[in-house]
Amino acid sequence: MGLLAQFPPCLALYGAVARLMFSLSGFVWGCGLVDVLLVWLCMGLWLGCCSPCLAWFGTVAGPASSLSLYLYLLLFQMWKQKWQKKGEQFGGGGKHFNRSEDTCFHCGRKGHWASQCPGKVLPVTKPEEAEPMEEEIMLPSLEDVARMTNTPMGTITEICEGHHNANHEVIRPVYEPAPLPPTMTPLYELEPSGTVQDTPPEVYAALAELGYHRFRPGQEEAIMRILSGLSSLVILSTGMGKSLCYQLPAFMYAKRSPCITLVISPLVSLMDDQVSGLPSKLKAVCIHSNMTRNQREAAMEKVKQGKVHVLLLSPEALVGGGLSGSSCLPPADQLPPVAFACIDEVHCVSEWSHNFRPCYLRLCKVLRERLGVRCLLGLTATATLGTAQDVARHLEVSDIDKTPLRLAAVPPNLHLSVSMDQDRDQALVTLLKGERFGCCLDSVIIYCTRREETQRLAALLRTCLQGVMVNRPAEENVSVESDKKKAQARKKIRRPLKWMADSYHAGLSAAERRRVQNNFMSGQLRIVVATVAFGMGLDKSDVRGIIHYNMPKNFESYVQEIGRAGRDGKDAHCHLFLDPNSQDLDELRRHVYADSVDYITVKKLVQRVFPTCKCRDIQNKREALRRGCELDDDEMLDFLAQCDGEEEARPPSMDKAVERTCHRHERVLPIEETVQALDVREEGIETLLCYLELHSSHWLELLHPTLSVCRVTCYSGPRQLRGIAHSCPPVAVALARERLSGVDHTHTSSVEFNVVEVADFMGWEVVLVKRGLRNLQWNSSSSGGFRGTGRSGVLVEFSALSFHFRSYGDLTDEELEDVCDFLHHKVSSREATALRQLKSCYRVFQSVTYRSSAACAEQVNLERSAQLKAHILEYFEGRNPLNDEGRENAEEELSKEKAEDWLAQLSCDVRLFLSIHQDERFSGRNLARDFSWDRKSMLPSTGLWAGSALLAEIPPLGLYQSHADL
Ligand SMILES: Nc1ncnc2c1ncn2[C@@H]1O[C@H](COP(=O)(O)OP(=O)(O)OP(=O)(O)O)[C@@H](O)[C@H]1O
Repeated sequence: MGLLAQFPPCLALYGAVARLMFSLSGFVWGCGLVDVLLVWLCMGLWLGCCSPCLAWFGTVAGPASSLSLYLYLLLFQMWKQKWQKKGEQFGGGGKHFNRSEDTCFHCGRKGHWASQCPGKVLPVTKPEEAEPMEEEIMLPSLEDVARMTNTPMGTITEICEGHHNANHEVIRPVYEPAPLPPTMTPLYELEPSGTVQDTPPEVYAALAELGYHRFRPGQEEAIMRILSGLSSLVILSTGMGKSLCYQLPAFMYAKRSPCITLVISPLVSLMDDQVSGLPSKLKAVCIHSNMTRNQREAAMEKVKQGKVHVLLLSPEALVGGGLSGSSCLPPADQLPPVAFACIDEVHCVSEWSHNFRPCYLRLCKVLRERLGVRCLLGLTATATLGTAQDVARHLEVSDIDKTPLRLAAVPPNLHLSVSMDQDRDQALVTLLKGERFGCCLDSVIIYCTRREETQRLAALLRTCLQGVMVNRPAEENVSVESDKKKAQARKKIRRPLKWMADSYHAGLSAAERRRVQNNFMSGQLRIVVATVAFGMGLDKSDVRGIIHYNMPKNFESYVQEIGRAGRDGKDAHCHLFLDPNSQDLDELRRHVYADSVDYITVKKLVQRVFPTCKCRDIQNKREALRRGCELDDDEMLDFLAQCDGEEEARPPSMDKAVERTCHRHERVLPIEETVQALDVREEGIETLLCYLELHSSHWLELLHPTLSVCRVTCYSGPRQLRGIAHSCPPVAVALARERLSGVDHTHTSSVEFNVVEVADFMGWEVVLVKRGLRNLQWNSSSSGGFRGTGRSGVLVEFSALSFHFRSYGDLTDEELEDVCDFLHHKVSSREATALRQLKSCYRVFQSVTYRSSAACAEQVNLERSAQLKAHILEYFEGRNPLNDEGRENAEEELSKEKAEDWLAQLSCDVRLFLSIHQDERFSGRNLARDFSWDRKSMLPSTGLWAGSALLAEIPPLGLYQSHADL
């Protein structure tokens, strides 16, 4: 010690180095903190003996050093755990670490971490591994289930299999419709003769309040009918002012007493613009699927408080359908009285309509039955006389002759032309550079059938029209009286290239579509090359040209599309390119076939919609039991046989008012699964279901689409599941049904079931059952949840969006056949109508076509334009435009003969096609479709090019289901 005291500086240095070495060794090898502290203590004491300065160093720097050592060690511990966890995840390591004391944040149990918590999906535990239970909770017995579901029965076996109890009484769910709001009385009474009164002065005053001086043709009659409570159909050309027909009555009704007017419009993307475009005196809100839940609720709150006059809705938002799910409206009794409902684009209501949206079919029914609306107003610009009559039937307009119908569908300021160019691209560019379209190049819409075509053409026009000077008025209000003045007033403007032409179709993102639309509306974009997705409801008054690059599928579409030009009443030009090789016609025809459904698919759907129930058996048994008191055993057997015999001898037709024993069951069809299984689009299936509902026998009642599969998962394991089964009857019934079908849930912690089926078995409302199930997540008292969190430790998830309906389960085979025939007849007649419209359209255009567009690029031939308009009018009036039925029939016969000639050849080619694609499965319909699409590459036989155009028309092909059928 004395020797060391003679060299204090060296010792201090030695002390510091030694501490550092110890710290490092502690960090690296994890040696005990105590060792390090001990050494430091000894050194500090010893240095303290040497000098006071070193004593200070020992007392201050020493603790600081040991604190940092602590931190090192903590970091090291975390690092060690991280690597241990990684090691486990990758299949190694971890075995040296003891997990038994770790506690899970998720379920609170020991032995694992939250990320590995088995509580999320607990595996089925083997009986011997089942956790020990202090107090065993058993699954509810069948009797318990019967008691819980309030069913007076000795056994629940039958209720789980059918719809009846042990007393053989059919359990019939009682569906109470929501009470309807009071019906609004009309503003004006009808004359004793049943006609409307003369227009009173306050109507003109209201017109002035909305900013108009006088009525346009058709408006006054329509408005007075609505104010007198008469349903009406208004057919006026585009831009003629149909909207005023609902705006003014809505305003006047709301002035009299608090009420709302419902306006159903198909154009979800334009609804906000429509609301902002209404006269300022009219307070309106819209509700559609593009709004957030909060926005919808805020809008609905305004409606409930009576702060708005007009509520704009999409048909899906009202009826509930497709992926939009359920209706956005609250029950009728929570709404203010509905003055009347206006349906825009009402031609969609007709099943013969060109623009088919299944929700439209059910609109009138829902408005009447769910909202108690008595007065309906339908608005459209395009409807043939046949469609108008069909729509009038839906709207219950008895005096269609007194409603404002203006079938002169094409406005006089539109100049029409058609050409049949071999090189359409070149012709299009020439046309746009020509005098006729060149001077109106500011706002042109070009319609194509295919999305890819829109992009290709937009790119082509950007290239070919590069540098083309566009005449554009410098000021909006420039006087254009004389050519000279016009020339002076116009200014040559070279716009940036990107604004020349752009494409628009439904495949673009919503933001892209909005951008194109806004650029076009603001006049910055000159040409939009679009599919039919563009333009509906577009209120741009100065569109000067419409070009159809492909033929539209019928006159209704054509008139709608050209109606977007010249809304300001000034001259506008429309040109259509007709394909000389009629490939457009083939393509459109294929679309018609693709939308159609073959008989076998209809049958498959019918089987899914009307699965057999046991109501009839039970009815028979009950009858047998009733009479059984008086019969001995043999007589009883005879009686049952007789019942069966009677069953078989039942009258086949649905029309002969069959006494039903089944009171309809609530059922679901999962949308995605059904679409896949039947290979029919969602709209197609929904349309067929609508047909069944609208049939006079009311085979079906459509309800809001719903999520039909419920999964209940208990984080605390099987015991918790058994616990909630005791307090939640739907879970008890689901477990009981599974048990009866042989699935044991004693040791599982989750169960998945069809919630609609369970609700139907119990005779409970689906909404109530779902609400009860959802509450399980929060009901911690009954299911022993996590303390303090408010959660019960039960996860309830709903999935599988499904069509939801009530249908019979006791249809006989003959009745099912009738249903199939009815549906197939509907589908086939729609197909035939679409094909007829297509052909008629093609022939009319053909009759007025030029050989080349060069003939009409500079000036339009007014005579031909008038001729085409006259044919269109004939078509809308329900007459044959070219009066060539004889020729049409002869052509049809010829094509049938040709088809028969080709049948053998086609059959051969189909075999070849199927042998190439052996690993794929085709239905008759998609085979016909794919066959036509891929005909060039797939079919080697020469001459099939022409033949394959007929392919889809050959009836037997629609019935081929497999290779064997061929
Ligand atoms: N009586 C009137 N007097 C003056 N302008 C009117 C009158 N009625 C309507 N308008 C105007 O006519 C224009 C077109 O009206 P509206 O949008 O109602 O036409 P529409 O027939 O519904 O067209 P579309 O079928 O294309 O939707 C609007 O700018 C509107 O303000």
